[in-house]
Amino acid sequence: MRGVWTTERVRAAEERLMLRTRPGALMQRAAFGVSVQAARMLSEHAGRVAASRVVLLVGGGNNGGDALWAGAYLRRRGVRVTAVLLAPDRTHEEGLAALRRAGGHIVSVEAGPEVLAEADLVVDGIVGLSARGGLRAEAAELADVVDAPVLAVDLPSGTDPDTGQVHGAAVRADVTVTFGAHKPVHVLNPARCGHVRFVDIGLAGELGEPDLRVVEAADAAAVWPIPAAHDDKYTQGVTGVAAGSSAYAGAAVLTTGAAVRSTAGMVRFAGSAAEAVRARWPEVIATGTVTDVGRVQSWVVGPGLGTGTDGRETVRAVLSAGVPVCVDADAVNLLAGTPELLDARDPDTPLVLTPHAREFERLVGAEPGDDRVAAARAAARRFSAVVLLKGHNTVVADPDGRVLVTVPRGSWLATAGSGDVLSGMIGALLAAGTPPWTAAGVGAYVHAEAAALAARGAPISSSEVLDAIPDAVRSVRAMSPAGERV
Ligand SMILES: NC(=O)C1=CN([C@@H]2O[C@H](COP(=O)(O)OP(=O)(O)OC[C@H]3O[C@@H](n4cnc5c(N)ncnc54)[C@H](O)[C@@H]3O)[C@@H](O)[C@H]2O)[C@@H](O)CC1
Ligand SMILES: Nc1ncnc2c1ncn2[C@@H]1O[C@H](COP(=O)(O)OP(=O)(O)O)[C@@H](O)[C@H]1O
Ligand SMILES: [K+]
Repeated sequence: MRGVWTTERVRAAEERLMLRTRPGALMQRAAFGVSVQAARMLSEHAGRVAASRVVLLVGGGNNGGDALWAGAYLRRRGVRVTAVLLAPDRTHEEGLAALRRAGGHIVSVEAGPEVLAEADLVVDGIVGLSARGGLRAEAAELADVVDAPVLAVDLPSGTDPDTGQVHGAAVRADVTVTFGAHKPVHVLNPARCGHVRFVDIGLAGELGEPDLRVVEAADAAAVWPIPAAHDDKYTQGVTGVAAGSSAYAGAAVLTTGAAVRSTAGMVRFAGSAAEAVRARWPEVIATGTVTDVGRVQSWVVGPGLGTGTDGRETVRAVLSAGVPVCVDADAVNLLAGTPELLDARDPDTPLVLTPHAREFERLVGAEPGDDRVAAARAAARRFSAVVLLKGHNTVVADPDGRVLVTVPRGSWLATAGSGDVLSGMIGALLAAGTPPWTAAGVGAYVHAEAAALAARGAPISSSEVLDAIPDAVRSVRAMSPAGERV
Protein backbone atom coordinates (compact mmCIF):
# COMPACT_ATOMS: atom_id res chain seq x y z
CA MET A 1 0.00 0.00 0.00
CA ARG A 2 1.19 3.48 -0.80
CA GLY A 3 1.02 6.06 1.98
CA VAL A 4 -0.67 9.45 1.69
CA TRP A 5 -0.20 12.28 4.18
CA THR A 6 -2.39 15.33 4.83
CA THR A 7 -1.14 18.89 4.51
CA GLU A 8 -0.82 19.29 8.26
CA ARG A 9 1.35 16.19 8.56
CA VAL A 10 3.51 17.15 5.57
CA ARG A 11 4.08 20.63 6.95
CA ALA A 12 5.04 19.25 10.36
CA ALA A 13 7.48 16.83 8.72
CA GLU A 14 8.94 19.65 6.60
CA GLU A 15 9.46 21.78 9.67
CA ARG A 16 11.36 19.02 11.43
CA LEU A 17 13.48 18.40 8.36
CA MET A 18 14.20 22.11 7.93
CA LEU A 19 15.83 22.19 11.36
CA ARG A 20 18.53 19.93 9.94
CA THR A 21 18.97 21.48 6.51
CA ARG A 22 20.47 24.68 5.21
CA PRO A 23 17.87 27.45 4.61
CA GLY A 24 16.43 27.16 1.12
CA ALA A 25 17.82 23.68 0.56
CA LEU A 26 14.43 21.94 0.53
CA MET A 27 12.96 24.40 -1.92
CA GLN A 28 15.93 24.04 -4.22
CA ARG A 29 15.70 20.25 -4.09
CA ALA A 30 12.01 20.46 -4.86
CA ALA A 31 12.53 22.98 -7.65
CA PHE A 32 15.31 20.95 -9.22
CA GLY A 33 12.85 18.03 -9.38
CA VAL A 34 10.34 20.31 -11.09
CA SER A 35 12.93 21.37 -13.66
CA VAL A 36 13.79 17.75 -14.46
CA GLN A 37 10.13 16.94 -15.07
CA ALA A 38 9.71 20.12 -17.10
CA ALA A 39 12.63 19.18 -19.35
CA ARG A 40 11.16 15.72 -19.79
CA MET A 41 7.80 17.20 -20.80
CA LEU A 42 9.48 19.64 -23.19
CA SER A 43 11.30 16.79 -24.95
CA GLU A 44 8.05 14.84 -25.21
CA HIS A 45 5.77 17.66 -26.33
CA ALA A 46 8.03 20.21 -28.04
CA GLY A 47 10.71 17.79 -29.27
CA ARG A 48 13.48 19.88 -27.70
CA VAL A 49 14.55 21.44 -24.41
CA ALA A 50 16.99 24.21 -25.40
CA ALA A 51 15.28 27.20 -27.05
CA SER A 52 11.81 26.03 -26.03
CA ARG A 53 9.56 28.45 -24.14
CA VAL A 54 8.37 27.92 -20.59
CA VAL A 55 5.94 30.23 -18.79
CA LEU A 56 5.84 30.17 -14.99
CA LEU A 57 2.61 31.23 -13.27
CA VAL A 58 3.93 32.51 -9.96
CA GLY A 59 1.75 33.12 -6.88
CA GLY A 60 2.73 34.88 -3.70
CA GLY A 61 3.95 31.92 -1.63
CA ASN A 62 6.58 29.21 -1.57
CA ASN A 63 4.81 27.38 -4.38
CA GLY A 64 5.69 30.34 -6.59
CA GLY A 65 9.22 30.18 -5.14
CA ASP A 66 9.52 26.58 -6.34
CA ALA A 67 8.42 27.63 -9.82
CA LEU A 68 10.95 30.50 -9.93
CA TRP A 69 13.85 28.31 -8.85
CA ALA A 70 12.78 25.65 -11.36
CA GLY A 71 12.82 28.39 -14.01
CA ALA A 72 16.38 29.30 -13.00
CA TYR A 73 17.48 25.67 -13.40
CA LEU A 74 15.76 25.46 -16.78
CA ARG A 75 17.68 28.54 -17.95
CA ARG A 76 20.89 26.52 -17.50
CA ARG A 77 19.54 24.14 -20.13
CA GLY A 78 18.91 26.94 -22.59
CA VAL A 79 15.16 27.23 -22.03
CA ARG A 80 13.52 30.65 -22.59
CA VAL A 81 11.74 31.25 -19.29
CA THR A 82 9.15 33.92 -18.57
CA ALA A 83 7.62 34.36 -15.13
CA VAL A 84 4.15 35.92 -14.79
CA LEU A 85 3.88 37.40 -11.30
CA LEU A 86 0.39 37.13 -9.84
CA ALA A 87 1.26 38.74 -6.51
CA PRO A 88 4.22 41.04 -7.30
CA ASP A 89 4.42 42.47 -3.77
CA ARG A 90 4.65 39.00 -2.19
CA THR A 91 6.77 37.15 -4.74
CA HIS A 92 9.39 34.80 -3.26
CA GLU A 93 12.47 37.02 -3.19
CA GLU A 94 15.31 34.52 -3.48
CA GLY A 95 13.48 32.65 -6.23
CA LEU A 96 12.88 35.84 -8.17
CA ALA A 97 16.53 36.90 -7.76
CA ALA A 98 17.70 33.45 -8.91
CA LEU A 99 15.56 33.63 -12.05
CA ARG A 100 16.76 37.17 -12.79
CA ARG A 101 20.42 36.13 -12.40
CA ALA A 102 19.81 33.22 -14.74
CA GLY A 103 18.43 35.54 -17.42
CA GLY A 104 14.71 34.82 -17.10
CA HIS A 105 12.07 37.37 -18.11
CA ILE A 106 9.65 38.73 -15.55
CA VAL A 107 6.28 40.10 -16.64
CA SER A 108 3.10 41.29 -14.95
CA VAL A 109 -0.33 39.65 -15.10
CA GLU A 110 -1.45 41.92 -17.94
CA ALA A 111 1.18 40.43 -20.24
CA GLY A 112 0.15 36.89 -19.21
CA PRO A 113 -2.16 36.01 -22.12
CA GLU A 114 0.39 37.13 -24.70
CA VAL A 115 3.29 35.09 -23.29
CA LEU A 116 1.04 32.10 -22.63
CA ALA A 117 0.08 32.03 -26.30
CA GLU A 118 3.73 31.29 -27.20
CA ALA A 119 4.40 28.74 -24.41
CA ASP A 120 5.59 25.18 -25.02
CA LEU A 121 4.99 24.39 -21.35
CA VAL A 122 3.31 26.15 -18.44
CA VAL A 123 4.46 25.65 -14.85
CA ASP A 124 1.70 26.19 -12.31
CA GLY A 125 3.22 27.73 -9.20
CA ILE A 126 0.14 29.77 -8.30
CA VAL A 127 -0.65 28.10 -5.01
CA GLY A 128 0.37 24.92 -3.20
CA LEU A 129 -0.33 23.50 0.22
CA SER A 130 -1.86 26.76 1.46
CA ALA A 131 -4.57 26.68 -1.23
CA ARG A 132 -8.04 27.62 -0.06
CA GLY A 133 -11.00 27.63 -2.44
CA GLY A 134 -10.97 27.94 -6.20
CA LEU A 135 -8.54 30.19 -8.07
CA ARG A 136 -8.90 33.90 -7.47
CA ALA A 137 -10.12 35.93 -10.45
CA GLU A 138 -6.77 36.94 -11.98
CA ALA A 139 -5.31 33.45 -11.70
CA ALA A 140 -8.53 31.95 -13.05
CA GLU A 141 -8.42 34.19 -16.13
CA LEU A 142 -4.86 33.17 -16.90
CA ALA A 143 -5.52 29.47 -16.29
CA ASP A 144 -8.40 29.76 -18.73
CA VAL A 145 -6.23 30.83 -21.67
CA VAL A 146 -3.57 28.13 -21.20
CA ASP A 147 -3.29 25.87 -24.19
CA ALA A 148 0.16 24.34 -23.67
CA PRO A 149 0.82 21.27 -21.48
CA VAL A 150 0.76 22.10 -17.78
CA LEU A 151 3.15 20.97 -15.08
CA ALA A 152 1.69 21.63 -11.62
CA VAL A 153 4.00 22.29 -8.70
CA ASP A 154 2.84 20.22 -5.73
CA LEU A 155 -0.81 20.31 -6.82
CA PRO A 156 -3.01 21.83 -9.53
CA SER A 157 -3.86 25.26 -8.14
CA GLY A 158 -7.50 25.65 -7.16
CA THR A 159 -7.87 22.05 -5.92
CA ASP A 160 -8.13 21.44 -2.20
CA PRO A 161 -4.95 19.68 -1.04
CA ASP A 162 -6.71 17.53 1.57
CA THR A 163 -10.00 16.65 -0.09
CA GLY A 164 -9.23 17.02 -3.79
CA GLN A 165 -12.44 19.03 -4.21
CA VAL A 166 -12.71 21.94 -6.63
CA HIS A 167 -14.96 24.87 -5.82
CA GLY A 168 -14.62 27.37 -8.64
CA ALA A 169 -11.81 27.56 -11.17
CA ALA A 170 -8.79 25.25 -11.00
CA VAL A 171 -5.81 24.26 -13.09
CA ARG A 172 -5.95 20.97 -14.98
CA ALA A 173 -2.44 19.55 -15.08
CA ASP A 174 -0.88 17.03 -17.41
CA VAL A 175 1.76 16.24 -14.82
CA THR A 176 1.89 17.10 -11.11
CA VAL A 177 5.12 16.92 -9.18
CA THR A 178 4.70 16.11 -5.52
CA PHE A 179 7.45 16.65 -2.97
CA GLY A 180 8.39 14.16 -0.31
CA ALA A 181 4.97 12.53 0.04
CA HIS A 182 1.73 11.94 -1.79
CA LYS A 183 -1.02 14.20 -0.52
CA PRO A 184 -4.77 13.42 -0.61
CA VAL A 185 -5.46 15.52 -3.73
CA HIS A 186 -3.11 13.28 -5.73
CA VAL A 187 -5.22 10.22 -5.12
CA LEU A 188 -8.65 11.80 -4.68
CA ASN A 189 -8.55 13.94 -7.82
CA PRO A 190 -6.30 12.23 -10.36
CA ALA A 191 -8.28 13.78 -13.24
CA ARG A 192 -6.96 17.24 -12.27
CA CYS A 193 -3.44 16.09 -11.40
CA GLY A 194 -2.66 14.06 -14.52
CA HIS A 195 0.43 11.89 -14.02
CA VAL A 196 1.74 12.34 -10.50
CA ARG A 197 5.52 12.24 -10.24
CA PHE A 198 7.28 12.01 -6.92
CA VAL A 199 10.33 14.09 -6.04
CA ASP A 200 12.27 12.92 -3.02
CA ILE A 201 13.21 15.82 -0.76
CA GLY A 202 14.25 13.58 2.13
CA LEU A 203 11.00 13.70 4.12
CA ALA A 204 10.50 9.94 4.50
CA GLY A 205 12.10 9.67 7.93
CA GLU A 206 9.93 12.48 9.31
CA LEU A 207 6.51 11.44 8.08
CA GLY A 208 5.39 8.64 10.42
CA GLU A 209 2.25 6.57 9.82
CA PRO A 210 0.26 7.66 6.75
CA ASP A 211 -3.17 9.26 7.07
CA LEU A 212 -4.49 7.29 4.10
CA ARG A 213 -3.30 4.30 2.15
CA VAL A 214 -3.80 3.53 -1.51
CA VAL A 215 -4.47 -0.05 -2.52
CA GLU A 216 -2.10 -1.40 -5.14
CA ALA A 217 -2.00 -4.56 -7.25
CA ALA A 218 0.52 -6.16 -4.90
CA ASP A 219 -1.90 -5.79 -1.97
CA ALA A 220 -4.61 -7.59 -3.90
CA ALA A 221 -2.21 -10.28 -5.08
CA ALA A 222 -0.95 -10.85 -1.55
CA VAL A 223 -4.36 -11.56 -0.04
CA TRP A 224 -6.49 -12.90 -2.89
CA PRO A 225 -7.57 -16.43 -1.85
CA ILE A 226 -5.90 -19.07 -4.00
CA PRO A 227 -6.65 -22.72 -3.19
CA ALA A 228 -3.71 -24.82 -1.99
CA ALA A 229 -3.10 -28.59 -2.21
CA HIS A 230 -4.95 -29.31 1.04
CA ASP A 231 -8.05 -27.26 0.16
CA ASP A 232 -11.47 -28.54 -0.78
CA LYS A 233 -14.68 -26.67 -1.54
CA TYR A 234 -15.45 -26.08 2.16
CA THR A 235 -12.05 -25.14 3.56
CA GLN A 236 -11.85 -21.93 1.51
CA GLY A 237 -14.93 -20.51 3.17
CA VAL A 238 -18.50 -20.72 1.92
CA THR A 239 -20.08 -17.39 0.94
CA GLY A 240 -23.75 -16.86 1.75
CA VAL A 241 -25.76 -14.41 -0.34
CA ALA A 242 -29.13 -13.06 0.84
CA ALA A 243 -30.24 -10.76 -1.92
CA GLY A 244 -32.92 -10.09 -4.52
CA SER A 245 -36.69 -10.16 -4.34
CA SER A 246 -39.48 -10.88 -6.78
CA ALA A 247 -39.03 -7.36 -8.17
CA TYR A 248 -35.22 -7.48 -8.27
CA ALA A 249 -34.06 -10.98 -9.15
CA GLY A 250 -31.19 -9.56 -11.21
CA ALA A 251 -29.44 -8.17 -8.14
CA ALA A 252 -29.42 -11.67 -6.65
CA VAL A 253 -27.95 -13.13 -9.83
CA LEU A 254 -25.21 -10.47 -10.04
CA THR A 255 -24.20 -10.59 -6.37
CA THR A 256 -24.11 -14.37 -6.32
CA GLY A 257 -22.23 -14.50 -9.60
CA ALA A 258 -19.58 -12.10 -8.32
CA ALA A 259 -18.99 -14.36 -5.32
CA VAL A 260 -18.78 -17.39 -7.62
CA ARG A 261 -16.28 -15.70 -9.92
CA SER A 262 -14.12 -14.27 -7.12
CA THR A 263 -12.90 -17.35 -5.32
CA ALA A 264 -12.99 -21.11 -5.64
CA GLY A 265 -14.99 -22.96 -2.98
CA MET A 266 -18.72 -22.63 -2.61
CA VAL A 267 -21.55 -20.11 -2.65
CA ARG A 268 -24.95 -20.60 -1.06
CA PHE A 269 -27.94 -18.40 -1.84
CA ALA A 270 -31.05 -17.63 0.21
CA GLY A 271 -34.03 -15.71 -1.13
CA SER A 272 -37.08 -15.65 -3.34
CA ALA A 273 -34.92 -15.39 -6.45
CA ALA A 274 -33.47 -18.87 -5.86
CA GLU A 275 -34.85 -20.17 -9.16
CA ALA A 276 -33.26 -17.38 -11.20
CA VAL A 277 -29.95 -17.79 -9.36
CA ARG A 278 -29.90 -21.55 -9.94
CA ALA A 279 -30.68 -21.08 -13.62
CA ARG A 280 -27.71 -18.74 -14.12
CA TRP A 281 -25.29 -20.27 -11.62
CA PRO A 282 -25.83 -24.05 -11.44
CA GLU A 283 -22.87 -24.41 -9.07
CA VAL A 284 -24.72 -22.44 -6.36
CA ILE A 285 -26.82 -24.14 -3.69
CA ALA A 286 -29.91 -21.96 -3.66
CA THR A 287 -32.75 -22.06 -1.19
CA GLY A 288 -35.59 -19.85 0.03
CA THR A 289 -34.50 -18.52 3.41
CA VAL A 290 -31.39 -17.80 5.44
CA THR A 291 -32.31 -20.39 8.07
CA ASP A 292 -32.50 -23.21 5.47
CA VAL A 293 -29.24 -22.47 3.79
CA GLY A 294 -26.71 -24.46 5.82
CA ARG A 295 -23.35 -23.26 7.13
CA VAL A 296 -21.57 -20.32 5.61
CA GLN A 297 -18.46 -18.37 6.66
CA SER A 298 -19.78 -14.97 5.55
CA TRP A 299 -22.97 -13.28 4.43
CA VAL A 300 -23.65 -10.64 1.83
CA VAL A 301 -27.02 -9.07 2.41
CA GLY A 302 -29.00 -6.37 0.69
CA PRO A 303 -28.80 -5.98 -3.10
CA GLY A 304 -32.36 -5.91 -4.44
CA LEU A 305 -33.67 -7.16 -1.09
CA GLY A 306 -36.45 -4.59 -0.70
CA THR A 307 -37.12 -2.76 2.53
CA GLY A 308 -40.22 -4.62 3.70
CA THR A 309 -40.70 -7.00 6.61
CA ASP A 310 -39.09 -9.98 4.86
CA GLY A 311 -36.01 -7.94 4.11
CA ARG A 312 -35.78 -6.71 7.69
CA GLU A 313 -36.02 -10.25 9.08
CA THR A 314 -33.38 -11.40 6.61
CA VAL A 315 -31.00 -8.68 7.79
CA ARG A 316 -31.68 -9.60 11.43
CA ALA A 317 -31.03 -13.29 10.75
CA VAL A 318 -27.82 -12.61 8.91
CA LEU A 319 -26.46 -10.20 11.52
CA SER A 320 -27.07 -12.72 14.28
CA ALA A 321 -25.38 -15.58 12.40
CA GLY A 322 -22.02 -14.96 14.06
CA VAL A 323 -20.06 -14.70 10.78
CA PRO A 324 -18.65 -11.67 8.92
CA VAL A 325 -21.32 -9.73 7.02
CA CYS A 326 -21.22 -7.32 4.08
CA VAL A 327 -24.28 -5.05 4.29
CA ASP A 328 -25.14 -3.37 1.00
CA ALA A 329 -27.95 -1.45 -0.73
CA ASP A 330 -31.39 -2.16 0.79
CA ALA A 331 -29.82 -3.71 3.87
CA VAL A 332 -28.10 -0.33 4.45
CA ASN A 333 -31.48 1.38 4.03
CA LEU A 334 -33.04 -1.06 6.49
CA LEU A 335 -30.32 -0.31 9.05
CA ALA A 336 -30.92 3.40 8.51
CA GLY A 337 -34.64 2.97 9.23
CA THR A 338 -34.26 0.44 12.04
CA PRO A 339 -30.89 0.96 13.75
CA GLU A 340 -31.88 -1.56 16.45
CA LEU A 341 -31.24 -4.27 13.87
CA LEU A 342 -27.59 -3.85 14.75
CA ASP A 343 -28.35 -5.15 18.24
CA ALA A 344 -28.65 -8.59 16.66
CA ARG A 345 -24.99 -8.46 15.78
CA ASP A 346 -22.29 -10.18 17.75
CA PRO A 347 -19.93 -7.20 18.13
CA ASP A 348 -16.91 -9.42 17.58
CA THR A 349 -17.96 -10.44 14.08
CA PRO A 350 -16.68 -8.25 11.27
CA LEU A 351 -19.20 -5.98 9.58
CA VAL A 352 -18.68 -4.12 6.31
CA LEU A 353 -21.19 -1.44 5.29
CA THR A 354 -21.03 -0.41 1.63
CA PRO A 355 -23.22 2.68 1.09
CA HIS A 356 -23.19 5.00 -1.89
CA ALA A 357 -23.60 8.70 -1.07
CA ARG A 358 -27.40 8.66 -0.76
CA GLU A 359 -27.43 5.49 1.32
CA PHE A 360 -24.72 7.05 3.47
CA GLU A 361 -26.91 10.09 4.04
CA ARG A 362 -29.83 7.89 5.09
CA LEU A 363 -27.61 5.90 7.42
CA VAL A 364 -25.72 8.78 9.04
CA GLY A 365 -28.23 11.60 8.69
CA ALA A 366 -25.85 13.83 6.69
CA GLU A 367 -24.27 13.80 3.25
CA PRO A 368 -20.63 12.74 3.11
CA GLY A 369 -19.73 16.34 2.09
CA ASP A 370 -16.38 17.48 0.72
CA ASP A 371 -14.26 15.51 3.14
CA ARG A 372 -15.36 11.99 2.26
CA VAL A 373 -12.44 10.50 4.16
CA ALA A 374 -13.47 12.18 7.42
CA ALA A 375 -17.11 11.23 6.80
CA ALA A 376 -16.30 7.55 6.25
CA ARG A 377 -13.95 7.52 9.25
CA ALA A 378 -16.60 8.97 11.57
CA ALA A 379 -19.24 6.53 10.34
CA ALA A 380 -16.87 3.58 10.83
CA ARG A 381 -16.32 4.61 14.45
CA ARG A 382 -20.00 5.17 15.06
CA PHE A 383 -21.09 1.78 13.73
CA SER A 384 -17.98 -0.18 14.81
CA ALA A 385 -17.87 -1.38 11.25
CA VAL A 386 -15.73 -1.02 8.18
CA VAL A 387 -17.44 1.62 6.04
CA LEU A 388 -16.84 1.52 2.29
CA LEU A 389 -18.13 4.77 0.83
CA LYS A 390 -18.76 4.35 -2.88
CA GLY A 391 -18.24 6.97 -5.54
CA HIS A 392 -15.64 7.97 -8.09
CA ASN A 393 -13.12 7.33 -5.33
CA THR A 394 -13.91 4.48 -3.02
CA VAL A 395 -12.99 5.24 0.57
CA VAL A 396 -12.70 2.38 3.07
CA ALA A 397 -12.52 3.32 6.74
CA ASP A 398 -11.83 0.99 9.65
CA PRO A 399 -13.25 1.78 13.10
CA ASP A 400 -9.68 2.14 14.35
CA GLY A 401 -9.21 5.17 12.04
CA ARG A 402 -7.21 3.57 9.22
CA VAL A 403 -8.41 4.54 5.75
CA LEU A 404 -7.82 3.00 2.34
CA VAL A 405 -8.72 4.64 -0.95
CA THR A 406 -8.80 3.33 -4.47
CA VAL A 407 -7.63 5.62 -7.24
CA PRO A 408 -10.28 5.72 -9.95
CA ARG A 409 -9.42 4.68 -13.47
CA GLY A 410 -12.31 6.20 -15.34
CA SER A 411 -15.97 6.09 -14.44
CA TRP A 412 -17.11 2.92 -16.21
CA LEU A 413 -18.44 1.54 -12.93
CA ALA A 414 -21.18 4.19 -12.92
CA THR A 415 -23.59 1.57 -14.27
CA ALA A 416 -26.58 -0.18 -12.69
CA GLY A 417 -25.71 -3.28 -10.71
CA SER A 418 -21.97 -2.70 -10.37
CA GLY A 419 -22.41 -2.27 -6.62
CA ASP A 420 -24.07 -5.71 -6.46
CA VAL A 421 -20.97 -7.16 -8.07
CA LEU A 422 -18.73 -5.43 -5.51
CA SER A 423 -20.67 -6.76 -2.54
CA GLY A 424 -20.44 -10.32 -3.86
CA MET A 425 -16.68 -9.94 -4.22
CA ILE A 426 -16.28 -8.58 -0.69
CA GLY A 427 -18.46 -11.39 0.67
CA ALA A 428 -16.24 -13.99 -0.98
CA LEU A 429 -13.11 -12.42 0.52
CA LEU A 430 -14.71 -12.30 3.97
CA ALA A 431 -15.66 -15.98 3.72
CA ALA A 432 -12.02 -16.79 3.02
CA GLY A 433 -11.05 -15.12 6.29
CA THR A 434 -9.70 -11.85 4.85
CA PRO A 435 -9.86 -9.10 7.51
CA PRO A 436 -12.77 -6.78 6.72
CA TRP A 437 -10.83 -3.57 6.01
CA THR A 438 -8.54 -5.41 3.64
CA ALA A 439 -11.42 -7.36 2.08
CA ALA A 440 -13.32 -4.17 1.31
CA GLY A 441 -10.26 -2.29 -0.04
CA VAL A 442 -8.89 -5.13 -2.11
CA GLY A 443 -12.41 -6.03 -3.32
CA ALA A 444 -12.88 -2.46 -4.54
CA TYR A 445 -9.48 -2.49 -6.24
CA VAL A 446 -10.11 -5.71 -8.17
CA HIS A 447 -13.66 -4.53 -8.99
CA ALA A 448 -12.18 -1.40 -10.60
CA GLU A 449 -9.57 -3.50 -12.38
CA ALA A 450 -12.33 -5.77 -13.74
CA ALA A 451 -14.19 -2.71 -15.01
CA ALA A 452 -11.08 -1.30 -16.67
CA LEU A 453 -10.32 -4.61 -18.37
CA ALA A 454 -13.92 -5.08 -19.51
CA ALA A 455 -14.40 -1.53 -20.74
CA ARG A 456 -11.21 -0.90 -22.76
CA GLY A 457 -12.66 2.47 -23.76
CA ALA A 458 -16.36 1.69 -24.22
CA PRO A 459 -19.37 1.46 -21.89
CA ILE A 460 -19.98 -1.83 -20.13
CA SER A 461 -22.74 -3.53 -18.18
CA SER A 462 -22.36 -4.97 -14.69
CA SER A 463 -22.55 -8.48 -16.14
CA GLU A 464 -19.40 -7.69 -18.09
CA VAL A 465 -17.67 -6.44 -14.95
CA LEU A 466 -18.62 -9.70 -13.30
CA ASP A 467 -17.30 -11.76 -16.22
CA ALA A 468 -14.01 -9.86 -16.07
CA ILE A 469 -13.32 -10.71 -12.40
CA PRO A 470 -11.10 -13.74 -13.23
CA ASP A 471 -9.10 -11.62 -15.69
CA ALA A 472 -8.74 -8.94 -13.04
CA VAL A 473 -7.43 -11.47 -10.52
CA ARG A 474 -4.99 -12.81 -13.13
CA SER A 475 -3.91 -9.27 -13.92
CA VAL A 476 -3.18 -8.21 -10.34
CA ARG A 477 -1.32 -11.45 -9.69
CA ALA A 478 0.74 -10.97 -12.83
CA MET A 479 1.54 -7.35 -11.89
CA SER A 480 2.88 -8.33 -8.52
CA PRO A 481 6.12 -10.22 -7.94
CA ALA A 482 4.53 -11.44 -4.69
CA GLY A 483 1.67 -13.12 -6.57
CA GLU A 484 2.13 -16.86 -6.49
CA ARG A 485 1.62 -18.23 -10.01
CA VAL A 486 -0.40 -21.48 -10.02
N1 LIG B 1 7.86 24.11 3.51
C1 LIG B 1 8.87 23.68 2.75
O1 LIG B 1 9.93 23.42 3.19
C2 LIG B 1 8.69 23.46 1.34
C3 LIG B 1 7.59 24.01 0.70
N2 LIG B 1 7.48 23.90 -0.62
C4 LIG B 1 6.46 24.60 -1.37
O2 LIG B 1 5.74 25.49 -0.57
C5 LIG B 1 4.37 25.40 -0.84
C6 LIG B 1 3.58 25.97 0.27
O3 LIG B 1 3.92 27.33 0.33
P1 LIG B 1 3.15 28.45 1.17
O4 LIG B 1 2.73 27.91 2.48
O5 LIG B 1 4.00 29.65 1.11
O6 LIG B 1 1.84 28.73 0.39
P2 LIG B 1 1.38 28.65 -1.14
O7 LIG B 1 2.48 28.95 -2.06
O8 LIG B 1 0.66 27.35 -1.29
O9 LIG B 1 0.24 29.76 -1.23
C7 LIG B 1 0.32 30.99 -0.63
C8 LIG B 1 -0.31 32.06 -1.50
O10 LIG B 1 -1.37 31.63 -2.30
C9 LIG B 1 -2.49 32.50 -2.14
N3 LIG B 1 -3.71 31.69 -2.37
C10 LIG B 1 -4.34 30.85 -1.51
N4 LIG B 1 -5.41 30.29 -2.09
C11 LIG B 1 -5.45 30.78 -3.37
C12 LIG B 1 -6.34 30.59 -4.46
N5 LIG B 1 -7.38 29.77 -4.34
N6 LIG B 1 -6.10 31.27 -5.63
C13 LIG B 1 -5.02 32.09 -5.75
N7 LIG B 1 -4.17 32.31 -4.74
C14 LIG B 1 -4.37 31.66 -3.56
C15 LIG B 1 -2.35 33.01 -0.75
O11 LIG B 1 -2.95 34.27 -0.61
C16 LIG B 1 -0.85 33.13 -0.63
O12 LIG B 1 -0.36 34.32 -1.16
C17 LIG B 1 4.20 23.94 -1.13
O13 LIG B 1 3.04 23.64 -1.84
C18 LIG B 1 5.44 23.68 -1.95
O14 LIG B 1 5.21 24.05 -3.30
C19 LIG B 1 8.55 23.26 -1.38
O15 LIG B 1 9.42 24.27 -1.72
C20 LIG B 1 9.23 22.18 -0.63
C21 LIG B 1 9.73 22.67 0.64
N1 LIG C 1 -18.22 8.03 -11.44
C1 LIG C 1 -17.73 6.87 -10.96
N2 LIG C 1 -16.43 6.57 -11.11
C2 LIG C 1 -15.92 5.42 -10.64
N3 LIG C 1 -16.65 4.49 -9.98
C3 LIG C 1 -17.94 4.73 -9.78
C4 LIG C 1 -18.56 5.93 -10.25
N4 LIG C 1 -19.87 5.90 -9.90
C5 LIG C 1 -20.05 4.74 -9.24
N5 LIG C 1 -18.91 4.03 -9.16
C6 LIG C 1 -18.72 2.73 -8.51
O1 LIG C 1 -19.73 1.84 -9.02
C7 LIG C 1 -20.33 1.10 -7.97
C8 LIG C 1 -21.81 1.48 -7.91
O2 LIG C 1 -22.43 0.89 -6.82
P1 LIG C 1 -23.94 1.21 -6.44
O3 LIG C 1 -24.17 2.67 -6.38
O4 LIG C 1 -24.26 0.38 -5.25
O5 LIG C 1 -24.72 0.67 -7.72
P2 LIG C 1 -25.89 -0.41 -7.88
O6 LIG C 1 -26.82 -0.19 -6.73
O7 LIG C 1 -26.50 -0.09 -9.21
O8 LIG C 1 -25.25 -1.74 -7.85
C9 LIG C 1 -19.53 1.42 -6.72
O9 LIG C 1 -18.48 0.50 -6.58
C10 LIG C 1 -18.97 2.81 -7.02
O10 LIG C 1 -17.79 3.12 -6.31
K1 LIG D 1 0.53 24.65 -7.88
